[in-house]
Amino acid sequence: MLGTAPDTARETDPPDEREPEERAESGRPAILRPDAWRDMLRYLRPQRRLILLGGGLSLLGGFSGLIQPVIAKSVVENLESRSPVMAALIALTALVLVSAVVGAIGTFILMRVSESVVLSTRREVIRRVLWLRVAETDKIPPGDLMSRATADTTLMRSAVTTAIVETVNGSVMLVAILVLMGVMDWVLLLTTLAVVLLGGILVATGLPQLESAARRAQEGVAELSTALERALGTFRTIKASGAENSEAEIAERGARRAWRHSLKVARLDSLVGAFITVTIQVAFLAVLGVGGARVASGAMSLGSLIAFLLYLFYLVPPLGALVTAMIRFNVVAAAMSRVSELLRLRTEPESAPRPAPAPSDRAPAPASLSFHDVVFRYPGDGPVVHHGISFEIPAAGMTAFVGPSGAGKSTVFSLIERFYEPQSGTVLLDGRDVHELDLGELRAAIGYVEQDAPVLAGTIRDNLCIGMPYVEEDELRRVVDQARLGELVARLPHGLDTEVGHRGTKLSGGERQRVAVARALLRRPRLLLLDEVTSQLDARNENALREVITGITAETTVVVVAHRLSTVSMADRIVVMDGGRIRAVGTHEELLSEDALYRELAATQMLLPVSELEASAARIGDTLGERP
Ligand SMILES: Nc1ncnc2c1ncn2[C@@H]1O[C@H](COP(=O)(O)OP(=O)(O)OP(=O)(O)O)[C@@H](O)[C@H]1O
Repeated sequence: MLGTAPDTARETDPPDEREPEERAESGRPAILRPDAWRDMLRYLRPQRRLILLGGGLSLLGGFSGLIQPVIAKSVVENLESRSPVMAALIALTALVLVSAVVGAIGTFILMRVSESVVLSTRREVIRRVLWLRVAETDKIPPGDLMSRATADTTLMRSAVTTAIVETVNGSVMLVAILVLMGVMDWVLLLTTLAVVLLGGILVATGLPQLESAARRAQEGVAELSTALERALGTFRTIKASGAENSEAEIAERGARRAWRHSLKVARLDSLVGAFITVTIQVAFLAVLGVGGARVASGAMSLGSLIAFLLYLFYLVPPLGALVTAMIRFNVVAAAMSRVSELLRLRTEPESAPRPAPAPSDRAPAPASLSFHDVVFRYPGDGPVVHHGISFEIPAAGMTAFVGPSGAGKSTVFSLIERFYEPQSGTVLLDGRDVHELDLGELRAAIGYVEQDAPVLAGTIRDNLCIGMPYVEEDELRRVVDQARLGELVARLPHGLDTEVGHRGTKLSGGERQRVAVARALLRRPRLLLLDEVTSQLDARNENALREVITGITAETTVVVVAHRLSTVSMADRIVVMDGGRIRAVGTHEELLSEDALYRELAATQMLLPVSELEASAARIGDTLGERP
């Protein structure tokens, strides 16, 4: 029985409601924006201990390197005063080794953390994507979702190593070197600072452009994967229509867009690199000029000038790291904003895996269903699909929905399954509003075969047991027989364990439909929704499936959307829909005599029973025969 559990959907409240595009282009580089840091820290917080350890070790490696010029200075001074230098040289060698080893361990730990951040983000993304509300999947195309889950999360790898740790390490090292330089000679320090600050300001102005270029490049990658997903999803149609060129053009547009913007990133990147080199060279010349004069005047020793110049070149790595970190931070911020955008999509509450029914289980009681004044339109600015529809379907028996294409028949099923929410009105299962029912239990009570009867890659067994890992063989045999799959399974080389190919391409359309029906029957549903499941069956299999449907109407309420009269006419009641309204409800005979649209549908869609078709053929023959 269905439990009542208020559906508290997992909502992800965005920390910043503005569109990421808008955030990225608010003018300030990401490294100066609190929202970008908040996003970044959210992903990094779980790894904080390892980040501290790895960052600390890298810093230690850097600091031990910093002492080297001090020892170099004493080596020079000892050489000048002809004192022994062996001890200083040994200390220098030891320091070089220690700083290299400690630095390498720190780097490895940070890389490990980066991979962990990518893994945990991907896991979060996977859980989000699979629990997305159906309505949300209309907002971002699947290819784009895939690109965010793969390419964008890959970019986030550099969040830890370059963006965060290098910012912190670079800043600490920079300050330490500047302090040491100040201790050596504050006049030279001021000279250096003046040049470096000027360079820094110029670099910072280019960063916002870099972030927006990085984001656009990622959007280009997403465009490419969306186009490929679209083409591969309809591969045979593309081939049959000779549309390879036009589809390639669409995919290439994305690739070119990614290339164009990545080039912009590369351009800015290399400009910044060259700029740092020039800045340090200018600082070197300035320090050499001012320092040379100070050595000549006796204000400082030659050893101090050499040590100062060494420190000046020591500035290059932390400065480079800081600038690279700023650049990476901007690229990562762009990727993170795309991933966060995905994580902000609304999801359904997670439900527990469904237990598989056993052969000994008693058949569940069939469910009743009713709609009351349901008004529905799909999200977006499309027209109203259901204009206040109401109908009652008692428990057990078979009900068929018929009507012209686009009348809103399949949408009825989507509302029962709660893929979408109606704007007003109620959908009741066993007299209870479906919105008050636990979503997992609601769906467990329903067997649903959607219009295209999708079959997934894998074996027939995988397809039947989707979502139910432990199914008894007897149960499988039962549904295989019921869905008239026995002959097919016997014919296949590996029986139920035969691979069916991507989207079941190794099966015929009718076989796919029967696999989908068997999958729904395996769940022993209380309500079975079949959307045009007999459309691709030959007469023999359709008859057989009709027998199955008739056979289960005692234990399951069966609702079908159908166009074939052979299926429709055996229903206990038929609901005729037109333009989002219920036009008439009745049996086949009642509707044939009372409803003009039903009569027309039956005639124009060749839904007339064979006897009537023969009669009309005879009438047409007579008419033609009467012509002169
Ligand atoms: N995801 C969607 N977003 C926006 N509009 C949609 C969506 N799905 C269907 N529609 C529109 O809703 C209307 C009803 O669609 P529905 O699939 O329910 O019709 P139907 O009666 O089942 O048609 P058919 O017999 O051709 O399958 C159509 O006009 C369709 O274009």
